[in-house]
Amino acid sequence: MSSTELPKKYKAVVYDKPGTISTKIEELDMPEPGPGEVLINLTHSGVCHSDMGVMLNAWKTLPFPTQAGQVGGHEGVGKIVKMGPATETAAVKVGQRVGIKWMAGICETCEACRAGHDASCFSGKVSGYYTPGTFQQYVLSPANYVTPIPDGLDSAAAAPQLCAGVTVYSALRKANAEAGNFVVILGAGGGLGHLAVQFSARAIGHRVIGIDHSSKKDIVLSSGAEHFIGIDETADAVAAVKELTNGLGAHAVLVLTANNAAYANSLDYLRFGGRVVCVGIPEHDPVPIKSALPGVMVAKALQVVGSAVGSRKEAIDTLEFAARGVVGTKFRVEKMEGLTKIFEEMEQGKIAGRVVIDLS
Ligand SMILES: NC(=O)c1ccc[n+]([C@@H]2O[C@H](COP(=O)([O-])OP(=O)(O)OC[C@H]3O[C@@H](n4cnc5c(N)ncnc54)[C@H](O)[C@@H]3O)[C@@H](O)[C@H]2O)c1
Ligand SMILES: [Zn+2]
Ligand SMILES: [Zn+2]
Repeated sequence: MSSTELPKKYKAVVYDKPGTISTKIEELDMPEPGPGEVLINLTHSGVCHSDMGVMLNAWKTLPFPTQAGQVGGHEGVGKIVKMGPATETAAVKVGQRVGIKWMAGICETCEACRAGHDASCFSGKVSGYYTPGTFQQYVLSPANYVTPIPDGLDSAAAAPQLCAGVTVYSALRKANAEAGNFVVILGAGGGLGHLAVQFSARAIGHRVIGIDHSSKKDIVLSSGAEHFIGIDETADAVAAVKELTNGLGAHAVLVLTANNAAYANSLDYLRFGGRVVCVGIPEHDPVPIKSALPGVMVAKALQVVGSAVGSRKEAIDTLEFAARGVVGTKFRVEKMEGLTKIFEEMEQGKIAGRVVIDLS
């Protein structure tokens, strides 16, 4: 499509009442790519629990409240339709399929960027928070920071890899667990969780114990978990994990839920030398990790690390795993009009896997 064929207006879903679950479709003016930017015609966006955190202003760590009119979303896939000035040397071109992830643009010069941790850029722009996100038909992006989508990978299936996929891939690389080790995944049936089970069990070869509500049992086991523990069916999940691990506990725990209760006893699942990887972002009033007492940490040589999405290199690697079919998102597709209902379902913990919005 040449730029002359582009419509003057297009559709976006915005948060019209931040602090509550409410979205509205608006018509926006077609933006013009500036120097170094590309304009992308998005076809799909995944819906991540972090979008809900931003919409509800639910995170204590958010520096500023989300404003009404914010276009959310950070798992976008579409085609480049226009290149801005000064993009002659860009590695992408018009017609190419690319992805947008949580970090929409980076400074390239801060300590995090220089260390290859661009997802933690000190002055990065976040897609869907003070930067228009992917719940819209067109979006601007720096030409050099889009993620190419491999040929043969369906756009709807690719979208959730741009946040859920890369986040769990990166978190597992930080888990310090080897093939054959036990890994507990909290929130194993969610958007991040079901992909984490797949990466952990299939790509790395961990022995996965998935924990979630019993309604998620099928998706967790079919994603490759060796065992499933339903939090609503098991009085003492820590004791259940000990029993499944010869009384010793797991080598690593991934916390992939915003639920404070999951964090509270996350350290209790660990064996000597084990590591908790914090990924889920607690909402409202976080509670302390119960056993994170210095004495327990010392006696069992435990570690707690945090993990923010993943680098651009990890995003490319993640999409390769998806293109080869090692991991695959389980998703259902909804229209833009359905976003409010999707967030309501998400808040009630009813979504297994991911919901992807068809933006056409
Ligand atoms: N650190 C990062 O870079 C990063 C990136 C993406 C998402 N996140 C965060 O990760 C979390 C998960 O995101 P998602 O999109 O997968 O959410 P989701 O809503 O799709 O999945 C969360 C899952 O947790 C389950 N759950 C709820 N309470 C639980 C409990 N007590 N124990 C075990 N499981 C429980 C739910 O049933 C659900 O299956 C959110 O907090 C999100 O903001 C962090
Ligand atoms: Zn996300
Ligand atoms: Zn930076």
